Amino acid sequence: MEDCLATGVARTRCPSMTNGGKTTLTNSLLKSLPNCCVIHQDDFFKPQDQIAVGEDGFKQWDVLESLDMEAMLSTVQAWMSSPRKFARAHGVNVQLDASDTHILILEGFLLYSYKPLVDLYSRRYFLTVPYEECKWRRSTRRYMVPDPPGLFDGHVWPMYQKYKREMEANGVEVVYLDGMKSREELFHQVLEDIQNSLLNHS
Ligand SMILES: Nc1ncnc2c1ncn2[C@@H]1O[C@H](COP(=O)(O)OP(=O)(O)O)[C@@H](O)[C@H]1O
Ligand SMILES: O=C(O)c1ccc[n+]([C@@H]2O[C@H](COP(=O)([O-])O)[C@@H](O)[C@H]2O)c1
Repeated sequence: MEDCLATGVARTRCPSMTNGGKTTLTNSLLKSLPNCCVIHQDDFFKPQDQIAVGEDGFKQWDVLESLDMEAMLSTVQAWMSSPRKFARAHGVNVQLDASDTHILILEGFLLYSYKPLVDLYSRRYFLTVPYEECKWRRSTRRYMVPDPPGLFDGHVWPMYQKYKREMEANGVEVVYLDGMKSREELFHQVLEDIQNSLLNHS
């Protein structure tokens, strides 16, 4: 990662628990950072018929095996091999000024449990909100596959806790962000942090 930053290329991640506010934050950052691309982990869910059903009767969406992480890694590698080409192919307006900074944001709810990606990043963020807030926000969402009754308490929340415990046990260092802060406050906090990180490595 350090070598990439030294050439003005940065990667960062905006993960969190479900409904922590990562998509909202990512969308704001995308508008403000130069040559910035995003890869959403949600785009790598396997088809429904490949999702295992647990002993609890729920489809196990919130486990790493429900995601095609190899495909996600290949997409990240495509960006790494040519950020400029990747940006153009994804409709990002590449600025042809003196700065050769390119930024990739990975956005997802289970990013720190997949080893091949863990060490690739210059900044790792983790948005958290309390249980009640998370459950309430989730109840207002419509996913491609709607949540069956009881999924949040029976599967989503326990898996979130399990993966977070594992991440901490594995010593993955993250910057925790309080998802209860306003959208604006979070945006400014992270924007400043990324800009400082770019300056420190330029
Ligand atoms: N800082 C915030 N404060 C209050 N509500 C928020 C905040 N950020 C996002 N939300 C709301 O929470 C819900 C989930 O946000 P979203 O960004 O989609 O979360 P995620 O991508 O982490 O699942 C949306 O209704 C969104 O408008
Ligand atoms: O996007 C999908 O196809 C999809 C299908 C089934 C479930 N999901 C849910 O998407 C959640 C992660 O997305 P997010 O935006 O809430 O972080 C995760 O908790 C899953 O339960 C998502």
